[in-house]
Parts: sequence; C-alpha cells; structure tokens
Amino acid sequence: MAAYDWIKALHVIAVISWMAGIFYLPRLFVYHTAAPKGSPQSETFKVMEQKLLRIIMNPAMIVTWITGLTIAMMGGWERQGWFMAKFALVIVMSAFHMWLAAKRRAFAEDRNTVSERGYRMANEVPTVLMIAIVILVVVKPF
Ligand code: HEM
Repeated sequence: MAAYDWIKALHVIAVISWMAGIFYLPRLFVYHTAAPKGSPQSETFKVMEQKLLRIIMNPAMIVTWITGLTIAMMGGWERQGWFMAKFALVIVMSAFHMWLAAKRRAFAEDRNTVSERGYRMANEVPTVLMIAIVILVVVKPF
C-alpha cells in the first residue's frame, strides 16, 4: 500500500532526527558541566540545548509517535510480540527524553547536580535501546 510506505518513510526520517538529538544533547551536557556557572560558554550551551530540544527533538519525537502508531494500526501489528517489545522500549526511550528535558531545565536555572561522568554513562542508555528497537522492527524475531 503506497500510503503505508510514505508514512513509514516519514517515520524513519523523524526517528533519525530524534535520535540525532538524543545522542547529541547528553554530549552538550558533558561539556556544559565543565563550564563555570554564569560564564559566556555556559550561557551559549543553554541556548544550544534549548534550541536542540524545542526545534528538533520535541517535534521529531511527536512525529515518530504519530507515524509509528498510524502504521502500527494500518499494518495490524499491535498484537505481534516484536511490536509489544518495541513499544515497551520506545516508552523507555521517551522517558529518557523527559529526563534530558528535566536536566536541560536544571542547567537553564544553574542547578545541575549530575556529574560529567554521569552524562557520559547516560549516553549508553539510548544507544542500547536504539540497537534493540531496530533489530526488533527489522528482524521481527518473535
Ligand atoms: C514511537 C513509537 C513507535 C511506534 C508505534 C513504531 C512503530 C513502527 C511500525 C509499526 C513500523 C512498521 C514495521 C513494518 O512495516 O515492518 C515501524 C518501522 C520502523 N521503526 Fe518504528 N515505531 C516507533 C518508534 C521508533 C523508534 C524510536 C525507532 C528507532 C530508534 C524506530 C525505528 C523504526 C525503523 C528503522 C523502521 C523501519 C523498519 C522497516 O522498514 O523494516 N521506531 N515502526
């Protein structure tokens, strides 16, 4: 069905944009923790973080959800094992997004408490999730 493929293409475009931000924002946080509070560098990071989240990540996450749920219903995938597993992992990915948004607000108000090492470790979370999600949806192992 042509419509299905067009919506799936839009889904993959949105996923790529969302993942680009989800990998980059914790990197910005790593550099931001090293910048003294109130310094010009810190203020620049605040603007970069806010723009990345508002202009790229939030819209990309919303489009990923809308297109993903649409093709899930069109394809009748809802009851398949791989879909339910993918769905659970995407909820964890969305929770990670919310955690990043909360940390962005903390930086904006100069009250970040997470260490540089903490943000480096946090980066592993979306990496593992993304690998598992793509294998589930492409290989459909169950
Ligand atoms: C937000 C909730 C999401 C839902 C409901 C959803 C659902 C779906 C569905 C139903 C398909 C079509 C599968 C097929 O036609 O075989 C699909 C394709 C795909 N999804 Fe998602 N998805 C979501 C989020 C994500 C995320 C976060 C990623 C990656 C990190 C992702 C990666 C992909 C990829 C790469 C495809 C293309 C697979 C193919 O054409 O073989 N999706 N998604």
